[in-house]
Amino acid sequence: MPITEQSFHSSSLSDAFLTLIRLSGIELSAEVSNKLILKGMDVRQLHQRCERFGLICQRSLSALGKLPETAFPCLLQMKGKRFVVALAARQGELQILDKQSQPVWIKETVLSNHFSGVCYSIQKAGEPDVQRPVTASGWLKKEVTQLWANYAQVILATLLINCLTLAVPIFTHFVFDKVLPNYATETLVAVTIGIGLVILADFVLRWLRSFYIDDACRHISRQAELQLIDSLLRQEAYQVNRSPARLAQQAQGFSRVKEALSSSILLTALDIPFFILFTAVIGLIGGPLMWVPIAVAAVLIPASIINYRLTRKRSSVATTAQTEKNACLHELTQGLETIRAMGAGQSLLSRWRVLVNSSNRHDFSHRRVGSVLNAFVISASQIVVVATLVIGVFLIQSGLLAPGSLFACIILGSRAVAPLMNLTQLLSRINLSRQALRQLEPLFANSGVARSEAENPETTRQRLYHLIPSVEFKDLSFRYPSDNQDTLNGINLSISAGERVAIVGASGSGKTTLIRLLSGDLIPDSGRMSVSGHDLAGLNLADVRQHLSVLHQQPFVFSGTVRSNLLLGNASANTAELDRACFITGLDQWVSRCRKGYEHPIGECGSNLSGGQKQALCLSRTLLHNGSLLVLDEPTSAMDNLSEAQFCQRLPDYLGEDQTLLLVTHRASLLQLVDRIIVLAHGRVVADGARDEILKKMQAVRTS
Ligand SMILES: Nc1ncnc2c1ncn2[C@@H]1O[C@H](COP(=O)(O)OP(=O)(O)OP(=O)(O)O)[C@@H](O)[C@H]1O
Repeated sequence: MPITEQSFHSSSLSDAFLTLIRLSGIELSAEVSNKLILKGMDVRQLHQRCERFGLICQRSLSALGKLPETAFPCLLQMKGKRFVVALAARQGELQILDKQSQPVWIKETVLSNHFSGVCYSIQKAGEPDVQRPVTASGWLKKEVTQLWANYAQVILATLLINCLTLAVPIFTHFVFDKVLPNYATETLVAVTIGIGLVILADFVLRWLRSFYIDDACRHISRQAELQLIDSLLRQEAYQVNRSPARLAQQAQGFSRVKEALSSSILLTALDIPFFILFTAVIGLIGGPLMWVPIAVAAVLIPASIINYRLTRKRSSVATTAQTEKNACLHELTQGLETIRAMGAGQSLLSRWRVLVNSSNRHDFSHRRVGSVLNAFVISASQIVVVATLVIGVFLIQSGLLAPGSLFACIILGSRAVAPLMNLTQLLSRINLSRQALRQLEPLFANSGVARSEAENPETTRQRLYHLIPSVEFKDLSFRYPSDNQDTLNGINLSISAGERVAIVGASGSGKTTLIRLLSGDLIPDSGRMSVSGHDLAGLNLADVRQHLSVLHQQPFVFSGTVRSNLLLGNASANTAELDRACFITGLDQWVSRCRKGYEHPIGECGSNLSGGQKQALCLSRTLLHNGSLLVLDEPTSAMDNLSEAQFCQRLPDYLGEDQTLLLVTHRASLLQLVDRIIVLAHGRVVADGARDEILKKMQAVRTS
């Protein structure tokens, strides 16, 4: 019976879940609620999404009258994917929310016909989100385990389908040996109706089976895409930049894993054990004929395993070769102008040729092994038919077998070896997926617990609603994993709120690394960093970033419009605020020349902007973010002298009195913006003091 609005009010999962969060006394910011609750979300996502945002979702199975008091408030799952918010229970009645979100008492009997027997309650997790899977295989296992109900149904359907498959050979056997000799037409009609029903049931079961598998795949695929972006966002930025080609390959890995769980491959795996069933039935009907599929299996199974072992190593080398090719292609496209300018086309071409040859060699040697076995696999099915027929003829001659039984054995024999014929393909897919999972491991490992916990706005890390822009570095050291010496070594610095400080030093002295550490993009190896008097390691990074405006050395512009790029700094900024920020950086002059003004379109990675325009746009975006701690890494390196002079003149008026400025620069002209200079050399602080004093010392060093 459909749920009628007259009897009680039910709503979609997302709406009901939002109400439940409110009723459970859990306060979430609008931003977190938007991320947590997705329109059209599925109950299977509920547990995982809650876990991710620091909530515990309890699913329980219960009759309406047996819900404990502690279960309320809860969501009652109705038939037809609708949900009712229940607040309390009393003798034979439940208190639920009506259409106007008002509590009403309703008889249990009204609900019980529609109740699916499942209810959900939520509470805030006491512990931080440390359950995030840190291995790719762990992630996959978790996803598949959550879908156990789907897979259980698929296994059950497979069992029934394989049992029903026996019906056709038995029918053949019966018609040939019993119906045909006696011309028993009535019996034929009866068994034909029976087999018709079996075929229908088989059709329905097969359809249901692919439906459940597709459903599970769709879920895993969706989760895979989310997981990919989630992991990427938690990556160290320098890792992502180091090899975009490898990253693209890792992203492809997700689709391979998805494919491995696709219907055809999974069904092949599930059908393999039924080889034993079909062979046993051949034994029952055709006696010695059962040795034919057994003999074929005895060759096919070891051959497939040997092929798997051989290709496993080769395909891993082929993948590495492919990654190198992708990396070269990426560099080629990115550095096209430089290649032309340097006249390096020929040398790049020969590098490309070497990589293509190596990739092809590995690729083809890997395929060659597989193609020999594939040819054998096709012959195997023919061998089964021919061998069964030949041996069957002798058995019929000696009166040990009826012709109908021979037909049945041929059908059963082909059916028995069919899944084994796909074994090679199955093992090769498993191989590719294993490789893909292995490639995905760094993505998961780098997005480990520390970062995930720090970035998650709902962890128990200390919240920071107000930031005093003071910074302290104590014995801070850091080394990039690929380097063999410390990039920063024992840095001790203290910067007070409202200070204007420049960090200077030769190229490679560690200035940018210090900024990356401060903005939480890198985690120090030892020592401590404090912001606003709190250890950064214990602070919620999402909060810190609200108060921190950082301009990185490499300006990055996203496709969209000038406005959309500026608003990344502050989504609620109005046009007057945009005008003000653009005036400081000089971007206003260019914007005023654009016919569409702030709506001027921007190509991928800012491909239609000059270097100076990109920098000014990024600088304006950083100013709009208006954090109390402003960190600018080479803010004017791409600007002309006039624009730089204007920027130096205008910035002081834009800065608030308590706003701290941390400037990394090589340009002497920018030093007028600061009162203090810190000099870094080889990862250490070598001078720190008032601007004029340090400038004098630097001058003295230069002249001596
Ligand atoms: N992603 C990275 N992986 C490995 N080493 C790196 C990485 N980025 C920087 N380094 C190394 O760390 C050292 C410090 O680099 P950093 O970018 O902090 O210097 P910098 O003082 O900002 O230089 P510049 O003034 O040229 O910008 C350099 O020796 C550099 O080779």
